[in-house]
Amino acid sequence: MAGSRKPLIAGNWKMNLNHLEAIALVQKIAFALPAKYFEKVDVTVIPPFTDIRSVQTVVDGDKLLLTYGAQDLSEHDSGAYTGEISGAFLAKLGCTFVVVGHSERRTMHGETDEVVLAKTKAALRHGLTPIVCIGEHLDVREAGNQVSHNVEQLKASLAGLSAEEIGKVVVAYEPVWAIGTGRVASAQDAQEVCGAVRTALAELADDATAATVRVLYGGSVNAKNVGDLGAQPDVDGALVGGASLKADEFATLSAIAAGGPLP
Ligand SMILES: O=C(CO)COP(=O)(O)O
Repeated sequence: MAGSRKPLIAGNWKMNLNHLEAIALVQKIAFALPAKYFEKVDVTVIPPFTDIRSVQTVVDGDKLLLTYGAQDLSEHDSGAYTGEISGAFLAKLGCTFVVVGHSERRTMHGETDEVVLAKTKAALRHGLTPIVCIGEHLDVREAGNQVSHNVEQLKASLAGLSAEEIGKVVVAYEPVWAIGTGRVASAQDAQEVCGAVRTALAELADDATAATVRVLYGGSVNAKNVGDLGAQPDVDGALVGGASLKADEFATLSAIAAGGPLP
């Protein structure tokens, strides 16, 4: 991770934990991570929509330093879109982040780069920080095309945004073959794509903007591998799935991202 960018550890809970379980997990993570860690790392939890109000109540009531966000949002702001959630609602609930274009939504819900771009714009309209996800499937990696694939996905997902808007985005590189498989990318593999992402951000915006954008790695991140991954010059933290559901492990990997000591 390079100097000026504060690492970000984001726990994507996916469709796990009800609102009561969410309160318990947030309290445990906060207890394990005293304030000193938050000077060196931003920690956020990304629970299901139905948990967010409860998480807000705990974070506000206990004045916790961790933030929270949502796993998706609508590209629209309001109206006849049954089942959709507006960025306006998420902003009102105090969300900081919203994940956009996760591979599970791209694959299972058919989200194209155009949809991801529209959702990214919706997030920015409401003052939310989009965590824009990209990543290749195994066949692309086996063909050796991971860099061009991810750069194209990034450019299409951020097309037409101003440099100022790009400066407000977080990018998450999540190789699909590493998600939930226990098969983590090597630190060199993560750096290869995250470095190419930063070069592409400089082309879309400018060098100064690209130098400030946080680029995360995601896919089977845990307390054992987060140190190596985060030591890469263009990896600024992690989007964590399974390991974010265990308070001790999530707190430990957040503390490692902060440069220690272990909690
Ligand atoms: O998809 C992920 C986070 O968004 C990664 O999930 P795992 O950490 O469970 O592999």
